[in-house]
Amino acid sequence: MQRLAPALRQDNVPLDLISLIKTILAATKEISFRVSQGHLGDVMGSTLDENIQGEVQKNLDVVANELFKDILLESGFVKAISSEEEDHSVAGDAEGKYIVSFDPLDGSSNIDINSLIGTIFSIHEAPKDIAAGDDDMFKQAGNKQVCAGYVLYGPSTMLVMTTGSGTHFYVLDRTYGGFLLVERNVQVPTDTSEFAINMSNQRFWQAPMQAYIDDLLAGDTGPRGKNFNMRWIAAMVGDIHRVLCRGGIFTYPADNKNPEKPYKLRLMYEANPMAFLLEQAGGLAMTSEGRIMDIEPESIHQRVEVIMGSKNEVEKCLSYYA
Ligand SMILES: O=P(O)(O)OC[C@H]1O[C@](O)(COP(=O)(O)O)[C@@H](O)[C@@H]1O
Ligand SMILES: [Mg+2]
Ligand SMILES: [Mg+2]
Repeated sequence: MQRLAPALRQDNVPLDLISLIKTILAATKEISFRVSQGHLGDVMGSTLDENIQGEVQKNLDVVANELFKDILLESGFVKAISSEEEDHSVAGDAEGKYIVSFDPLDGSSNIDINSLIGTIFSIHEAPKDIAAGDDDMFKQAGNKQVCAGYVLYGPSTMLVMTTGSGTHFYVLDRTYGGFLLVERNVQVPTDTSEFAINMSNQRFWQAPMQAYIDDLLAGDTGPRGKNFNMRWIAAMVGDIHRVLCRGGIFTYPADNKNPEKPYKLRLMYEANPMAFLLEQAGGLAMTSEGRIMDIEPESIHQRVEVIMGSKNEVEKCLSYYA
């Protein structure tokens, strides 16, 4: 099995980007170790603090964020970082060629139940004309990402990553200490009979999503003429990983549960990197109004509607909004 760096060189990834990716992965190996230690790793439970999103921070959210922040800012490759757990972007090396947005720990509610969690990251080139530490540096559309990926801390620790030449799967080999390529050019099946949505929000969705899900639930007695299965891991990394492995539609639609917060997922470090991975694997990643990666961001913690996964099913869902 091929090691990570030669696999990236084969895709003509620049050497300094390979070095940055290896830096990111060094932090994820440490997180993976701590996660595997569970209660022994001093990462269970909650802090007394809230992040800028008004969510209570778990101990592991904070530990993972500090690990990432320190290793990236000290690397010399990074002009600034932006994290779910930081109010604003944080300046790194003025000469750094890249900027990194990340969700240090996705699926926080799964930490204390020993269930699926992960880290999501997105890399852009650093604009030369904006000073490090200015959030404006991050206001770049997802279609300008040079790399996106996630590390899933599951029964095995997996890296799923794209640099624009397909989406590839890697597994952390603990005996060698690095990631090995296990599947090149993953393809999301075009059709599916599986959907992922938080059904408890059903009464808060807009009419088109209500109608679409009603038709899925009607199964072979309804207009779709076939039965659908539902899965919800409550961690986007886990749900998107399943979609990449065997297809499906994953959606976090607009809802009016809290009129000030119509969307749940964050554009810069959740929706955009997953969109890049899915599109590189032949899937679609949309809002009800257009392509996620074409959105020009207005702020670093911006939230967005998400409808992504198997191409034909995403298109079917969008037809209800037409
Ligand atoms: O099940 P819920 O509470 O609707 O939300 C689940 C969603 O929230 C998230 O966990 C948000 O991520 P964080 O854990 O990084 O805050 C997504 O990964 C997931 O899809
Ligand atoms: Mg998240
Ligand atoms: Mg998080």
